[in-house]
Amino acid sequence: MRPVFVTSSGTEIGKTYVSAMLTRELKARALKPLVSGLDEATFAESDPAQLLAAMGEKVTYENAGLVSRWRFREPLSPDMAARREGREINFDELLEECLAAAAMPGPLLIEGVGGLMVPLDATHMVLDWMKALDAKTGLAPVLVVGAYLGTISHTLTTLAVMRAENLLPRVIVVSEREPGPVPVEETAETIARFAGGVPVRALPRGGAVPLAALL
Ligand SMILES: Nc1ncnc2c1ncn2[C@@H]1O[C@H](COP(=O)(O)OP(=O)(O)OP(=O)(O)O)[C@@H](O)[C@H]1O
Ligand SMILES: C[C@H](N)[C@H](N)CCCCCC(=O)O
Ligand SMILES: [Mg+2]
Repeated sequence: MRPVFVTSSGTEIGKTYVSAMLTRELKARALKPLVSGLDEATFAESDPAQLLAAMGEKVTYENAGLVSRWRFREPLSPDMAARREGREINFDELLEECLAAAAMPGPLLIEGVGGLMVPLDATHMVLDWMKALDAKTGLAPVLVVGAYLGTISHTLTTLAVMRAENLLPRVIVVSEREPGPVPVEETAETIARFAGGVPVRALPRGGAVPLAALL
């Protein structure tokens, strides 16, 4: 099975929520190689914590490295967060880490960082990371978007870039972070009308939706 790569139209949208749900459904290993905004005090709510829990691993700060090899304190774009610690993300090492994980048996899920075009270093973005992995192992991209006013254009813009870069998502998941005036089902239906055949699924707040058959 191709590694699943979960990306988004932005940050704090629902990638981890969907990644944890999918990790459980696929009984997959989950990686979130790059995480920023991580500190011990709020670790329980962090991405590595949620993915450790989804894998049935002990949720401890010491175990964060099982999921996230590059961990940064500042809640910033990873290139900026790294710079604040006098570090930088080595793109080749990031690829090696993902390819080594993809070579192991069983399904693998990788969560990106922020949205599709978040910078990782001086020249690479999440998009380049996905393209490089897709060229080596093939990817099953999953695009997670929000259910807020503005999400339709954000989604279709992100989809246009993924289509142009031959990274068409297997599914677009419209994740309802909190109840609001924007109807999640109708939003998903509207996005589907303009998605050129890409399946779209509404994910209500606190809900779950099966995705394995679409990957
Ligand atoms: N469908 C949903 N139901 C309930 N809570 C949700 C849903 N989607 C997102 N959330 C919540 O919204 C918040 C942001 O979601 P999440 O952490 O998954 O975003 P993210 O895209 O992974 O962010 P980052 O870019 O920092 O990795 C979290 O508290 C998450 O639990
Ligand atoms: C800290 C946050 N939750 C993410 N981990 C990083 C999001 C980077 C977003 C960069 C940007 O698109 O402006
Ligand atoms: Mg996340």
